[in-house]
Amino acid sequence: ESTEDLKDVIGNISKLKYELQTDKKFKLLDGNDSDQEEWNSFLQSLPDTHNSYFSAVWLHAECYMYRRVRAIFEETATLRDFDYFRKQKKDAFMGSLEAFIRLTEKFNETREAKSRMELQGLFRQLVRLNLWGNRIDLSISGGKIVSQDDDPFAALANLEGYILADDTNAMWECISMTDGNIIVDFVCDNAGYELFTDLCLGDFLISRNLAAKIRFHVKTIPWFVSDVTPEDFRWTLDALKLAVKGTLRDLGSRLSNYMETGHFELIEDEHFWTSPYDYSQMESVKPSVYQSLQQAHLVIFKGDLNYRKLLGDIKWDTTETFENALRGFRPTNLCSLRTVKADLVVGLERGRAEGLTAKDPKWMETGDYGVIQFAPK
Ligand SMILES: O=P(O)(O)OC[C@H]1O[C@](O)(CO)[C@@H](O)[C@@H]1O
Ligand SMILES: [Mn+2]
Repeated sequence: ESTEDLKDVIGNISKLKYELQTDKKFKLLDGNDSDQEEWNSFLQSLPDTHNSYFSAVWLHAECYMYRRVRAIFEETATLRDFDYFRKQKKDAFMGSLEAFIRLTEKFNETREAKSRMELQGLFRQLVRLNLWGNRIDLSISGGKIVSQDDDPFAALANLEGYILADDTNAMWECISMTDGNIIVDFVCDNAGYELFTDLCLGDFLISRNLAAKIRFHVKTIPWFVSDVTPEDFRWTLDALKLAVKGTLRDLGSRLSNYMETGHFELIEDEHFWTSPYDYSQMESVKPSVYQSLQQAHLVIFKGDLNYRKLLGDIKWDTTETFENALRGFRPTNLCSLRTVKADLVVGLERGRAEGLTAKDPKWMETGDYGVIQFAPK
């Protein structure tokens, strides 16, 4: 049965490719997914001048493509719930095991650190590891497996010059000035190494009593190749628990335990994260998501796509402030940890972007540079 389904899938993907390449008007979706109506009302609201792959806002065009692929699988009898990117995500996870071990061992050595200064230093390192974890995504490499296979710590010092905006201190103040009875949200991006660094940062905040709960918001459907789905999240915790190396098994058990005690929570059925809307539209389009983020003391938006949604995929002047570029989106304190893979960025010093362009005109597409940006409530 699946063989027949696969033939249909291949045929439908060819049709979709043809529609996109020949710049046909976006089609309405059919099928039974619960976000279909929302998507269709969005597509109907697009003006004719921005309603095809090459004429639409890039954010809309890309999201539409991934949503159409989902619809093709959803139509089948046997492949409805098949994650067509799962194998690549698992392979990328396996390829990063050495880095996971090094990271875990290094942080196990710091268990004794207690002073505010020591904790701040660890936080700083974890935020950097987390930022660079975003370098590794499978959409930018066209699905080719890229894993973190070297020593992530050794790389940190050399990467300092690639951080174009650094609000780590403001993030630390935001978290450490509380009594620790706070919720911190991750709006997750990629599975594999990046998710591992999210989990480590979450573990640090819980185990050092800096936060009472960490919530992970993930995608409901396969998205931009490597983005985390609920299955990826669960699989990751299980794979860590079953790892050959004892240090990883201990970490896996601790993280799974957080799920049981409610210190970690997976928010898994929110379609807004795979909608085409930018975040300034969240409060009016999906107030329940906005209200949910308001419960958190800090929301950490991971990665490039989330950054584009924060900024409305607008080509801002690169010296515009991060706060202004959010255009009123401020459910709570928020920050972005993002490597630059798309041609928009704000919060840079005057002349910085020009200098980088002179060195490499494609610097915004490589993921080599990163920003750590914070906006208070
Ligand atoms: O996983 P991330 O950091 O959101 O990156 C995804 C990015 O990859 C691309 O699909 C290709 O570079 C961008 O359009 C998108 O913003
Ligand atoms: Mn991604």
